[in-house]
Formats: sequence, C-alpha cells, structure tokens
Amino acid sequence: MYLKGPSPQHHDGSGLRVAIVHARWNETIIEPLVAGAKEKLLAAGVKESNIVVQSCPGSWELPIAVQRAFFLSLISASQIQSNTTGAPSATDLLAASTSDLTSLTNSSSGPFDAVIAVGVLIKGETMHFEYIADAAVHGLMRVQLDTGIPVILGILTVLNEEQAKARAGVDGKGHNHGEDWGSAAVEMGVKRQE
Ligand SMILES: O=Nc1c(NC[C@H](O)[C@H](O)[C@H](O)CO)[nH]c(=O)[nH]c1=O
Repeated sequence: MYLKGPSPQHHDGSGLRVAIVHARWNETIIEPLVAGAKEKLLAAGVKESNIVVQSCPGSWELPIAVQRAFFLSLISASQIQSNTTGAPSATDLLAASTSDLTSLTNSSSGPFDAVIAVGVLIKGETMHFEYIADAAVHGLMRVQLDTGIPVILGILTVLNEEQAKARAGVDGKGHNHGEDWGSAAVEMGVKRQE
C-alpha cells in the first residue's frame, strides 16, 4: 500500500496528444520537472510528435495559457476536419457552449487529451505567493471543468529553494514530481477517450 503518491497503473499512451504548458519563473526547477513529465509520457508510448510544450511568463498566466492552448488546438483540429481555412475563430470557440466544445473535442483529430500545467512558486517576503497560488490553482480547476480536458496540476508551492529542488529531484535529492504529473496525464487522457 502507498502512503503518499497514487499506486501506479499502466496505461497505453500511444493514441494520446498531450500539452505541457510551463511558467518561466524558477527555470532551474521548471526544466527538470518538464523533463520528468515528458520522460513518463514517452515511456507510456505517447509519440514525441504528440507532445506539445509551450511556456508563459509565470504561474499566474498558466490558466489562460492552458485555455488558449486548448482553444487554438481546437481550431487546428477543426481545420484538419473541415480541410478548409474557414475554421471557427478563437472568438467563435470562446463563445461556443460547453456541449459544442465537448462535441468538438470528441473528434479523432481533436486537440489535447490532457494538459500538464507546470509552475514553481517560492514563498517570498510578501503575500504575493499566496494570491498567485490560490488564483492559479482555482483557475486551472475551472479550465479543466469548462473544457472537459484534464489539466494536471504541476504547480510546486514551496517555502524555499531547498523544498523546490527536493520536489524536482535536483541535486540527487527527493523525487521528481514531474514524473507523477506525466503518469497522471496518461491515465486521465486515456480515461477521457473511453
Ligand atoms: O512572484 N513570484 C513568482 C511568480 N510571479 C509572477 C507571476 O506569476 C506573474 O507572471 C506576474 O505577476 C505577471 O502577471 N510566478 C511564478 O511562477 N513563481 C513565482 O515564484
């Protein structure tokens, strides 16, 4: 039995498309987290060409960056489907009802089956940390429920750099949580397709 992380499961990721959207603050920690997530995606059979990595300035921008990645991939998916350039605009898609979006995302050439949002928030002297962490976490939960696309929470909220390194498996310490996020993305992506 496991005390902390979820008991491991094996899922075939060969049919998945996954986005990793990461902030660029604290990049010495972000980089190993993203690498760990990608390693687990590839190990589960996700094709390299089906892993899209995008970035945004900081964790505050992650919810809108994830939502944008989702909608833009919808546009490319509908262009592929309709094979015309007259695909609905981002404005059209933003205005689409949830049920429309659900039908759109069920298409085979649909967008991402899961998105991993990666950020590293390190507590400073002010309350900035708390406000960004709270807003980003609630924002990502809203994006996944609004879009129906699983958004894996890959935001480290730590009190100091040592804690961050330990959770990125840096300096041979601790465990790279990015690996857990990659595995969660495969599981949730497969379950979304069922
Ligand atoms: O402040 N510390 C951090 C931070 N601040 C920037 C914020 O996310 C946003 O990009 C700016 O406020 C501009 O909107 N972003 C992080 O990812 N980690 C931090 O530790």
